[in-house]
This record gives sequence, structure tokens and C-alpha cells, in this order.
Amino acid sequence: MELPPILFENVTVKFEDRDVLKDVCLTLSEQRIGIIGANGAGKSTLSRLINGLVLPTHGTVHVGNLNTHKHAKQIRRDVGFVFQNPANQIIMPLVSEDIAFGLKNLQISKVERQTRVQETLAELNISHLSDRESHTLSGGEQQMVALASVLAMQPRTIVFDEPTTMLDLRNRLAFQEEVAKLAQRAIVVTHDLEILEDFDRVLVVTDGAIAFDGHPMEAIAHYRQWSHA
Ligand SMILES: Nc1ncnc2c1ncn2[C@@H]1O[C@H](COP(=O)(O)OP(=O)(O)OP(=O)(O)O)[C@@H](O)[C@H]1O
Repeated sequence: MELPPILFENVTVKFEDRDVLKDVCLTLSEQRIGIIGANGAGKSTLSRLINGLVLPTHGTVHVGNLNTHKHAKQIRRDVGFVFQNPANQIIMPLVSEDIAFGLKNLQISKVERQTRVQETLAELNISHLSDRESHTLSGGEQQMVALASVLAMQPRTIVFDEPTTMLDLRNRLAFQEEVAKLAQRAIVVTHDLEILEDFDRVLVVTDGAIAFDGHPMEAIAHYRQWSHA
């Protein structure tokens, strides 16, 4: 699978006149990239820039040749986003319908939709949730369903914003295994440092800037040291 590079050029994001990200320049071409850092540092904002959920106040973000300012619709087809709060992402009454919903928007045929829904549920070991009512699921079950909905759409990049916060050990391991197997690019914002150990690259965000960018173990060491300072 060809993975288009993601390019941040001098990106500043201001909220209410405050710089939440300051002049960030990055080229993301690796397959598995982690983003770590303190609460409020700007990690979610950085991740939301990738699919145009947040637009730069200054500068540009490109996914391949597409600019998030100009081509948000095309970019959203190619960059899936798994939200921190899965309840925000679940729309339809039944789990199977919810996963099929995104596929319908992509104009995928009914037969193909049903196949993909069942395959994705099986892949994540949650086939037993297929006919459950979405609003009765536990937080962790919702998080797995939100993940299934995005995986079923097969985007080439998937951005995860704190995907393991509600998961028990078994589902956390399932998530970790799923990410390790993905042919797609995974960009994961997390406070769960262990899941990043086999990643290709980890960014440490501090106060709206990239304070460290490199190998996971070195990035985690940098972040630990910074946290103790
Ligand atoms: N829509 C918004 N309007 C105003 N301020 C915002 C908005 N979104 C984020 N912020 C602020 O921007 C800063 C960075 O937020 P962000 O969510 O990117 O941080 P984070 O590193 O993901 O934090 P956490 O680990 O706590 O989730 C915070 O101070 C936050 O309050």
C-alpha cells in the first residue's frame, strides 16, 4: 500500500488568540507514529490537523498532494479518525448498522458492506457485539466498535486519539495487535507509553512545539525526564 506523506509547513494554531501550536514543521512518512506529551500540550490539535478537523491559523498541512484547507472532503476519505470519546462517533442504533453507515457514505454495495462489517468485527474479536444496541455498550466496547467503524472504511491513514483509555487488558492487547498488523499508517496520540514501544517514530509535544522527535525509547525517556523536572 502506498502511504502518502503528511507535511506540516510552519503550522500555527491559535484558539482565542492563544498559540496552541507554534510554527510546527514536520514530514510524517513512517507507518507507525506516536504522539505523546503533557495534558494540554497540543497533541489532539496536532492530530486533528491531519484530516482537516482543525485548520492551521498560519501555514499548511498536506496529505500527499492534498491541502487540508482546500481538499478536506477527499482527505477525510483517506484519513480515518478514531475519537477519544467513542460515544461521539457512534450514530446508528445497532452496532452492525453503525459500522455499515460509514461504508454506505462511501457508496459501497450492500453485499460488500455486510461482508466488511462481519470481517472487521471478527478481526477485532467482537463479532458477539454485532446485533447489540450501540447505546447499551460499555465504554470499552464502544471504543472497539468505533475502531471497527474506521477500520472497515479502509483509509490509508488512521489517526487515533487516546484509543486505549477505556480498554481492559485484553482489548488493549487486541488494539496493539491490530495496529501492529495494519497495512495502513497509524498515528496514535496516547498517554499509554507501552503501546508505542515497537513504533517507528514518536513525537513529544511540549507547550505547542515538538520537543523531541525520534526513536520510541528515546522519546519516552525524554518525556519521563521532562515530567520529573
Ligand atoms: N476548540 C478549542 N477552543 C479553545 N481552546 C482549545 C480548543 N481546543 C483545544 N484548546 C486548548 O488548546 C490546548 C491544547 O489542547 P489539546 O487538546 O490539543 O491538548 P492535548 O495535548 O491533546 O491534551 P490532553 O492530553 O489533555 O488530551 C489546551 O489548552 C486546550 O484547552
